Amino acid sequence: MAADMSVVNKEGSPSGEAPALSFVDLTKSFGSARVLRGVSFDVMPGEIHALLGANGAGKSTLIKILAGIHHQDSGRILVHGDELEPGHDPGAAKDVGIAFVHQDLGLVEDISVADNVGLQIGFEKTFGLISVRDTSRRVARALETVGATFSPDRLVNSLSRDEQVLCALARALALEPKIVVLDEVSASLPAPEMQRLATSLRSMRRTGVAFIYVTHRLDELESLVDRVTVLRDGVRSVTAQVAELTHTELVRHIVGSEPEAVLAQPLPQVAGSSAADAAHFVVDELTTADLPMPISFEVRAGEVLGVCGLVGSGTRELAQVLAGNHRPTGGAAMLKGRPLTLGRPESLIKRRVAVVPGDRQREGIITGLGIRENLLPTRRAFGAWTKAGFLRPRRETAAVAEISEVFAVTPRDRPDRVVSELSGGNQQKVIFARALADRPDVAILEDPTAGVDIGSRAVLYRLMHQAARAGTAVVLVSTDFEEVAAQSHRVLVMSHGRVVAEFGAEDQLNADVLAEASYGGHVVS
Ligand SMILES: Nc1ncnc2c1ncn2[C@@H]1O[C@H](COP(=O)(O)OP(=O)(O)OP(=O)(O)O)[C@@H](O)[C@H]1O
Repeated sequence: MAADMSVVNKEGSPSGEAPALSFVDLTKSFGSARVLRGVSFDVMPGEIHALLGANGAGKSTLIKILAGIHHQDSGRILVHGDELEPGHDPGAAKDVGIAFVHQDLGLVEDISVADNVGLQIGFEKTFGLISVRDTSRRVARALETVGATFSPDRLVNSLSRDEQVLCALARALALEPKIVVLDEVSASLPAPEMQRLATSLRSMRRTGVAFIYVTHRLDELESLVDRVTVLRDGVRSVTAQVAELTHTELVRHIVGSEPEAVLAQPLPQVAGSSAADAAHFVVDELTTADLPMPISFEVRAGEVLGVCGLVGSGTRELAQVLAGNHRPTGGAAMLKGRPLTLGRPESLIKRRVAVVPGDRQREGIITGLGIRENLLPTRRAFGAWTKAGFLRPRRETAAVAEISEVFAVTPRDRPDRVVSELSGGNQQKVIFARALADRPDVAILEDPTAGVDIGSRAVLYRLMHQAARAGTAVVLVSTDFEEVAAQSHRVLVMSHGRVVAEFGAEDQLNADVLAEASYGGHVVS
């Protein structure tokens, strides 16, 4: 096991200087829940420091205290040796050179990319007047730093989630901060884009910027980060050089138990075998305004079909039309031989098509309501209605607890807990439960495990395969190439709005193969 490198021992820091940031004995409770319990660690200048931990471990709470959104109960935060006054507001964090990209991005959606960045950095002026050209140039430079290729004039609400992440990151970097906190920015970025981003982060590191990088994707750590700190149940479990921890040790620190059970499990066989199973869900020459080239494929009952590609490859647009959010301009989708009415989500629900949307905040959870209301569609599966159509409240409460248990949602025993008070990963598990608890005929899952910790992810994959075995045709559209490679029976790779490669059970699938194909090198005739 690696030595603890925190606070007392700063050897191995890239510069040997004093810490850029120190957390000293930080504590925080929400009501009776003790969320942070005496957390201390340092982040050095020029270091990329990963903050890891299971869903609900306290990572976002720590970051929100640093940002001045929450206030610690006790403990101190030092920035380049100077104490940030406890109870500081968000302006104070910005003033000492800390920039944030939170999970919810915080972009203003109905203005342009340039205006979003401009609002943050202040607009360039010529003779006292705002210079659109100079502002655009500065914004374009910031976008280039993060590897984004879209125009600064685009409205933020016209960008895909992935592009919005890049926009938010560019906005943070444009402030030329000393410390940058990235809270799960990679959750919806495909591996190749993540690598481009990693290259920019590493080059910024040389300028002495310190990064805190919150992630659940352990595969990106080795090539990106210098040290890791793991929180478990609000306590720091370890701080160490990433190179000194094996994958197994890291997982053990995160989940707090033997990791074997959560590591890769063999993929179950495709369940269905009859001709009817084979033609269960058929997409035939489908086109939309965003996907003008026809797309066709079939998914058997019992099969998990993975779909992946780079940002802008069309995977997100495909998921959107299959989820019922866009009207097709041509072609059709059929379920068990009958056409589906795409463009009308309510009609898909009636046909037992379930969706995990890619953008949890905008399309997934209903933030003002409790876990119970967010799980409403699963009432039928757990017998919360009588045959005569009356609700059985006690049965419903038990059902919510049962679903929370099965889908590893924390808390399990508080069905009316407002979902916005759940950690991000637990919100995602609620959405996953809503989609799959009722055993749909088709499940369209877009980045279904984004933000879910490695232990819970294993549970969700098992439940996904259980649903498939019971006859669900699963379309797994994901930016996590490891996930697609490990969990799919068959994979379609998209590039420039069309399917460019198909891999089956006979192919040796791994994330590198999918990344290579997603550059378009493997064209299906
Ligand atoms: N505003 C709040 N009110 C009450 N409880 C909260 C609030 N915010 C967070 N919590 C609780 O604090 C605990 C830690 O949540 P936090 O969001 O910090 O976890 P996390 O490590 O970031 O998880 P994830 O990986 O899922 O994002 C959770 O149990 C959560 O329910």
